[in-house]
Amino acid sequence: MAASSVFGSSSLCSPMFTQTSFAPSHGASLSVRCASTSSDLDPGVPPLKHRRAAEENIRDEARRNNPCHNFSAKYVPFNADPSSSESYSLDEIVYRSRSGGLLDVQHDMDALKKFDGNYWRSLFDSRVGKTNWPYGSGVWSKKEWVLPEIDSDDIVSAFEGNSNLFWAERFGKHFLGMNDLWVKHCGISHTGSFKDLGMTVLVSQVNRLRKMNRPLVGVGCASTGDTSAALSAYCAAAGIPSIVFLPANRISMAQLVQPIANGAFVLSIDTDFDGCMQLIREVTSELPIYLANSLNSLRLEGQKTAAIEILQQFDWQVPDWVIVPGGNLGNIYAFYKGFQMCKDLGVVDKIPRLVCAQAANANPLYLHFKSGWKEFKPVKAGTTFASAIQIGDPVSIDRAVYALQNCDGIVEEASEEELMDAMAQADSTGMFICPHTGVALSALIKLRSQGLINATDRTVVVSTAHGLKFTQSKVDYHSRGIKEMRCEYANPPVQVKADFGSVMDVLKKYLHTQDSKLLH
Ligand SMILES: Cc1ncc(COP(=O)(O)O)c(C=O)c1O
Ligand SMILES: N[C@@H](CCOP(=O)(O)O)C(=O)O
Repeated sequence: MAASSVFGSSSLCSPMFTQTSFAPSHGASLSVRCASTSSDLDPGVPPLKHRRAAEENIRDEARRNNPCHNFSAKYVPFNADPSSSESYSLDEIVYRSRSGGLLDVQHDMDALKKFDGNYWRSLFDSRVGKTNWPYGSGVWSKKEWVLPEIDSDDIVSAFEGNSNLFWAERFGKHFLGMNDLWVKHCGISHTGSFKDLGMTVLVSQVNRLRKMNRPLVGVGCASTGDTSAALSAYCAAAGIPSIVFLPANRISMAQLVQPIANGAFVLSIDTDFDGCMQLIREVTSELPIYLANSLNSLRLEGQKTAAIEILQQFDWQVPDWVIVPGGNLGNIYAFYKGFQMCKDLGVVDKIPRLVCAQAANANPLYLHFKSGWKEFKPVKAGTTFASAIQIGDPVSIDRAVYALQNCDGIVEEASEEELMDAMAQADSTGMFICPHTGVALSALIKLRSQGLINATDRTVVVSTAHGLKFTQSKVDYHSRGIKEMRCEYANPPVQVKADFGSVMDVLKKYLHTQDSKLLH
């Protein structure tokens, strides 16, 4: 295959391809470089990119450099029988298969496989940390594997993704005797949670559909607070109306104010998340409102890039374990899909074992796992500090079971005390995590003590939201204001009179409890 048939003619060659020459898996060398400068002729020296003209913005620049390719994707019934021919264009408005089952986005793997693992690794690496539209985003830097056919012009992005993978040195050594423990901070993000990764994809596709004059007046979701924040921000950026259904008094103040500030139409409904989810499904089947929950498989295409990013951050080495907190259960499948796609396309040679961690008060997947995957029964989710995963009837249950069964996965649960202690322990080592990440860390603590995860296993805990969204739970914990909880790691402030002597007394007492060396 010639370069021109895959990426268009060299005159259309995109800047990201000017830096590396990539080889397809089937032999003949594929060079997609634009040999336009003298430094271009030396493979060791990346060509100097000239600053774009002042009247041009990064979208205009992308339009000028738009690469052509043969990659495509479509909806198919999730886990369909291979003989099934049911499929839908991504430009159709469809959330369920004919039989009422879930859908999945299926990529043309034969087209992607024309390029080997080395090609994809080099291409993705070449895009990290740049401002090229849209590849500066951690999601869109993998565009060919996400929404290959969308025009870059239609993309709505906040350059999300590329979140830091934090070496949890002190937490690992001090609390777990582990040396290779990492926290993937997906919550250090545009709206403070991993939902940005999926929402950029979904809102971009809506943007495209609206330009195609599809009858979509707005986009709607049910939410425990993070999906709604992401939806409203991306819609506001694109000028698309957003409608959010929130369970009244069950989300944090910081989460509630996000869609309000971003101009969403906010309905606070006197029910739980599962009740809101039921309502939004009914409403979106009646009105021209596009459904943004992860029932919509487009979302997972963005979320799966966090898995690819983890591999990339480890220089394409595969960790042993990845632990993900689970609620509506789209994300655990998204992680599986990202890892599996890397394996199928020769980017890595295996996938990690996944652990899905649930709050014991909202643990339908855990109960299902413990029953040996017998019949699944939804539960009535109880109140939990991990309020964003207070979900009893997860829409992606089939996806989660599939993912866990195919990676020798495990499900663990955490009591309220366990998750709050784990959050406080992590914070005491310099993190500032959300209670859901506390659930994931509790699962890790349990699996370590059971000997399932070894001291030397390279383990990644996925932190799903920023701790600043959940400060009330931390205030309650550190003021020992939680009924029937010891709050063992609480660190309440000390009230002291405003005079030098009182301050000195308090400080000396404190220093005595610390290493006595501090006094000298
Ligand atoms: C902060 C946070 N963590 C974890 C989850 C769980 O993700 P999922 O619903 O995809 O299982 C959610 C949402 O449900 C969330 O908002
Ligand atoms: N935690 C989620 C719950 C809904 O999940 P979704 O992935 O199906 O949108 C939220 O923040 O709303």
